[in-house]
Amino acid sequence: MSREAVIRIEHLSKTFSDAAGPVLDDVSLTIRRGEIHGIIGRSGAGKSTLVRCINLLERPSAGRVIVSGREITSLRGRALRNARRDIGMIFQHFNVLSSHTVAGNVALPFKVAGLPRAEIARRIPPLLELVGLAHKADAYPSELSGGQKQRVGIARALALDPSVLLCDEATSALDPETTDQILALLRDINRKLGLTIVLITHEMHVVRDIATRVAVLDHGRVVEEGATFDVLAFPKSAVARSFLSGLVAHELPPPVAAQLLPAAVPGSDPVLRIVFTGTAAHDPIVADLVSVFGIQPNILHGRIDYVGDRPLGVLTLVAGGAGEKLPAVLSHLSSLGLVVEVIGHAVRSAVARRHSAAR
Ligand SMILES: Nc1ncnc2c1ncn2[C@@H]1O[C@H](COP(=O)(O)OP(=O)(O)OP(=O)(O)O)[C@@H](O)[C@H]1O
Repeated sequence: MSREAVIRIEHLSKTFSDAAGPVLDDVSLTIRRGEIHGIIGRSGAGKSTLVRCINLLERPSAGRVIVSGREITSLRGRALRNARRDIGMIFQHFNVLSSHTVAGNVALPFKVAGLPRAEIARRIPPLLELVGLAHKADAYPSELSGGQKQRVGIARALALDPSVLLCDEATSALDPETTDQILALLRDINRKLGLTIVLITHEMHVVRDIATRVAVLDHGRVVEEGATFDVLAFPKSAVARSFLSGLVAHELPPPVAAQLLPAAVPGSDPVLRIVFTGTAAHDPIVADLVSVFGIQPNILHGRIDYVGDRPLGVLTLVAGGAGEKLPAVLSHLSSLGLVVEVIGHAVRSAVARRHSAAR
């Protein structure tokens, strides 16, 4: 049974008065309870605008946003402010107040909500504990590292116990090690509190490392959406494939791609792209090609990575000497659970030809 929707975005569009066309164009997306949902896209794709439309920091031009069953696009004034308490948000540049201590920053949402002073004092320590800042309660932001400032941002965003945490490029200003620590914290909070997290980023590895689902935004439209592993392993759109190329070897480097022929010619061999998932990533498939089929594989490009704890690899190779054995080779690879495709043909090198002739 699928989980309950926490956020439903329905036919959302946004046009700024000074922009040529829509920045968001008929976006529909459902985010379910407990998910970490990534939204990726190039700079200018509309990611920030989309996430700001979820809590109405930006008012959409058309469409509806429903959060925890409440249509927030129909709310204004106090009703909207109350609804926003259910949606925490953290930002790329942390937005912490330099004039307030760590505890003072975390106290702000409680003060706005009108909680008594004693109650605020009681609520702050567990939040600082949660984000690993118990020892910094009295420090000022100028005494904190970027990662620590973001921890303050997270504690403040979680103060009023929201159902959803929106993260707008939350790790983009951090170095790789601190990014990993903040991602680990977000994953931990997601698991401990069951908090639904929406994270927008242009950093693909962020999505690979913690998102359970991902949507790809391009020119204000969702061009692809699905489980992170499936989108990374089998991207359907050209934009997703090219956007993912730094992470998964779907696309050949241009000099290699330039050598591919669209059809077989005398002396050419088929070029196979093989996608490994799950246990097949551990099978000795290249050795099989040699020993079972007498193929001379020439690896053109490849990479094996992990999405969460599942291996994902893409390998492109020339199946040297495949000839009439090609259908048997393809069916053998498919039987191992690999997804294999002939993506072109390559002319054998003189050395390979000599080697093949000698067999
Ligand atoms: N307040 C605004 N007024 C006018 N145009 C805006 C406004 N905010 C965003 N835009 C435009 O909307 C488009 C999408 O911007 P947005 O910040 O949502 O994209 P993004 O995918 O988050 O990009 P980045 O990763 O660079 O932040 C851009 O062309 C931007 O110039």
